[in-house]
Amino acid sequence: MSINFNSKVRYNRLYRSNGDINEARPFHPSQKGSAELTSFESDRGRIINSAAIRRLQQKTQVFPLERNSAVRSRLTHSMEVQQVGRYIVQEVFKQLNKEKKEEYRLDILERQFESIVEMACLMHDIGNPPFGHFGEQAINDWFGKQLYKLIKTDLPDPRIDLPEPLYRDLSNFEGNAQGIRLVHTLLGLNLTYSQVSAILKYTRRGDQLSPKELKKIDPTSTDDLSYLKKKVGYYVCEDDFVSKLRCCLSIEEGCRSPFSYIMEAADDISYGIADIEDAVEKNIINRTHLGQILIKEYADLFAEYESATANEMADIVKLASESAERAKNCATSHFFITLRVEINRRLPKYAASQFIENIEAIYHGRFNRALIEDKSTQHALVQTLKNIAVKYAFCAPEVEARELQGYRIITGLLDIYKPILRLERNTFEQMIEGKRGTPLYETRLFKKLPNKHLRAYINAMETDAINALPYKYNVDIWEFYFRVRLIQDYISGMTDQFAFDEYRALMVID
Ligand SMILES: Nc1nc2c(ncn2[C@H]2C[C@H](O)[C@@H](COP(=O)(O)OP(=O)(O)OP(=O)(O)O)O2)c(=O)[nH]1
Ligand SMILES: [Mg+2]
Repeated sequence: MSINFNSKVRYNRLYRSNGDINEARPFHPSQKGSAELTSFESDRGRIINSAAIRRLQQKTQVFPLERNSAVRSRLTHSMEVQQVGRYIVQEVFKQLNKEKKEEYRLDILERQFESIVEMACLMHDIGNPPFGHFGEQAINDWFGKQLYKLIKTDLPDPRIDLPEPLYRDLSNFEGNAQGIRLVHTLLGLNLTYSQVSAILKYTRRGDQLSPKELKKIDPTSTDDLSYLKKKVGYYVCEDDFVSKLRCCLSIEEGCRSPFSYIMEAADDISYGIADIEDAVEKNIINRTHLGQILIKEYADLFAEYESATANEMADIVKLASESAERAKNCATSHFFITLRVEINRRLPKYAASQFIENIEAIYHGRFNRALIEDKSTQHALVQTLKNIAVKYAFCAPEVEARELQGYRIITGLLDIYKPILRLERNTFEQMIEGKRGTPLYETRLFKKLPNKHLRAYINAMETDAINALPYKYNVDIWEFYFRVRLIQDYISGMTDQFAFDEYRALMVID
């Protein structure tokens, strides 16, 4: 099948501007060009002006509840990813000759392509809960344990037997999947399908077993898309939207969009250095030892990276150290400037060349690895930086202590809101209607739930929406499912600081 990027860069969105549902409008070749660019400009506005982007400024990248504003938040990290993503796209267009660009129909799509990737980079962590990975773990641990107990013993009238697929979907909270839910269902940003496709990083639905789990059941099973399915990428409740997206952009089941590979590479390139730089800023890693640590880690890795060159990291460290030496009184800053310049001279170019080398599989979204994951020198560099962060930064006592606090806060908040999940369906519906006589304590808790999350619950319970879901369960089951989603939406949408304050207030600590 030939490569035609017109099928990936499309102006279609779920709703037309007049509000009609747009079922993947057929693409007419005369409609390319400036109209499309305007659509992506519109996406930029919708994304940059959204509150969810602003909330990233108070969400953990690595260091929870950080007060030092020189240390990265999810927002400042995402801006760096944006810059790298944009550079990779420019490199792709630079490395492709004119004939190839014409053959792939990329010749008139450079600005659109760049904009899609850039905005995907800015949005890529939008669904992450407070306290990063630890927050994600706390949510999953809580629902993994409590859902079963709630249904079997706590519900006043145990009519509901939560089916296994929904149980799995609800105990597989994932930042990337929540990102899809956030931009589509909760915020209704109505972005182009192309723009959303760029943040669809994993292609497994929340109820599906992972390739690893399937292998345990059947050791002979193989999956050519195993990397793309390693985590959950979207939930059962966004199935209809994702199907429309796939249909519009001709993406086969289990496959990705080409843009997502670049967003992923830009993230990997950026956080490698950034996490280490932040750890130095916080005196968790000593800068004068860092050079040696980097060289040693690279040398240890080098043995398994068959196509890597031996002294690459040593060369980079030498330049960075010389730069620090020359700078004298802002040595650390110059060390990192040079380290970043040298890394950015190598990795984005390489990511772009990998994109081009594997363009057919990437275009179809079935390329089953990250762009820089091929045992090359560049791969060894990325991995060295990540390993140093794991070995020296993430395990620092102050980081771990903060993470424990984050875990307690999320778990505590979920315990506090649990009574909402225990209510009978009609009591909960009465609360929504504002009827009198509903239980006092639960009603107070209910009033704290944000309107936009409640609206998503109400919309989800409409007959047409229930009919579009991939399973035909009775409405009581779906009602419980969406009430659990409502609580997850609320808790995961909090910033670190808001979660912390809310927990203190409700535990009467202040
Ligand atoms: N404090 C802490 N930070 C971590 C840990 N593991 C990774 N990180 C940091 C490194 C990066 O700055 C950032 C990666 O963020 P994500 O949660 O989005 O993970 P990543 O993009 O690697 O995976 P994803 O495919 O998006 O789930 O989190 C950890 O165990 N502790
Ligand atoms: Mg991520």
